[in-house]
Amino acid sequence: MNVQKVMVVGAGQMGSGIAQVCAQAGYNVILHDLKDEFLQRGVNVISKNLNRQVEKSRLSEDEKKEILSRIKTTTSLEDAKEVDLVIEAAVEKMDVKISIFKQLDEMTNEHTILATNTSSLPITEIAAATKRPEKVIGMHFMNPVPVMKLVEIIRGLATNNETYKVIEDITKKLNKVPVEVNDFPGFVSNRVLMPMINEAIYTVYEGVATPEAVDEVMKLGMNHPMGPLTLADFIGLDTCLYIMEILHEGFGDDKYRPCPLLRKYVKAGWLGRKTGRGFYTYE
Ligand SMILES: CC(=O)CC(=O)SCCNC(=O)CCNC(=O)[C@H](O)C(C)(C)COP(=O)(O)OP(=O)(O)OC[C@H]1O[C@@H](n2cnc3c(N)ncnc32)[C@H](O)[C@@H]1OP(=O)(O)O
Ligand SMILES: NC(=O)C1=CN([C@@H]2O[C@H](COP(=O)(O)OP(=O)(O)OC[C@H]3O[C@@H](n4cnc5c(N)ncnc54)[C@H](OP(=O)(O)O)[C@@H]3O)[C@@H](O)[C@H]2O)C=CC1
Repeated sequence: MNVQKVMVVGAGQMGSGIAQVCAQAGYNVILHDLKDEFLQRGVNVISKNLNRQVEKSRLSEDEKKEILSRIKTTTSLEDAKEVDLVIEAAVEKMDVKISIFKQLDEMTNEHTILATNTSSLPITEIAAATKRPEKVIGMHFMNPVPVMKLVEIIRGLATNNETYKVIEDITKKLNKVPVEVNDFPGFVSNRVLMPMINEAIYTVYEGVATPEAVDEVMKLGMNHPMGPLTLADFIGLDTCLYIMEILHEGFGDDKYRPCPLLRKYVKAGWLGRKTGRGFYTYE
């Protein structure tokens, strides 16, 4: 199958990054979100990233304009009828994803592949909400999308080889490296990463150290590019909490219980960088 047009659902930090790399690779992109203001915010982030590349002389002004012209925005999911591939990057909640996939299944052409950028939710369950589970797949990008090389690819129980191959090829065209993993809660990336972040939050909660000290230990001691609490703020504390809840429920093992401090911050609306406050404050 020759994919030419892609819809990205959700214009948050992941959706805008995915739209950017798809447009840079030459695909025509429709970026969807619930409100125009979210779309505008997403396009602004993309413009800023491309401007940085122009400043570094990696892109010309004309190339930047051409990339931006390949991205259209919409608040109507029905525009998915025009595309060959949808990559969903809305919030990490099963009920939201099921509702989006049901609608997409009704609206899109028979050949259209429906991919999800979920961090941890079962692909098989999302696929079962559609009448085309063989064309549903996990395509898990890492944050920040324009920089990170990995895409975890996850087949649901019914995903067919053709769908896998198309997604693997597109990942390479986006200049990223595909790694196939099986459909278990958190896949590989978040099954390993998120308990470390949760444990770092416990060390703050239990008064073992300040967030700054925890981050310094992991940066200088383990050569991590960001400390775990800076990374949690970067990912979004709501997303971190949803992922821990999915691991906890999915494995039924208390070693995945989310730290009460993480719950408290999310309840307070301290979601990290995107709301200006998390373990740290941001302008
Ligand atoms: C939750 C999930 O489901 C899965 C996940 O995504 S988990 C999160 C995975 N991501 C990580 O672990 C990121 C860890 N952090 C890092 O790798 C680095 O800190 C970083 C790449 C984000 C920044 O790197 P740095 O060296 O500290 O900063 P800096 O020198 O400013 O940036 C390096 C490059 O990244 C680019 N960059 C940094 N942040 C960016 C962003 N938010 N968007 C786009 N580009 C960005 C910069 O422009 C720069 O590009 P060039 O080298 O081409 O000039
Ligand atoms: N943050 C990260 O580091 C990573 C996240 N992911 C996954 O990517 C997905 C998105 O995460 P992220 O970009 O960080 O989240 P954000 O909160 O930044 O963005 C989510 C966007 O989706 C919108 N949205 C919510 N519901 C719908 C809907 N029904 N239809 C269309 N758009 C909707 C949100 O609007 P509103 O603001 O109104 O809710 C928001 O603009 C999640 O599944 C997450 O687990 C994957 C890899 C890394």
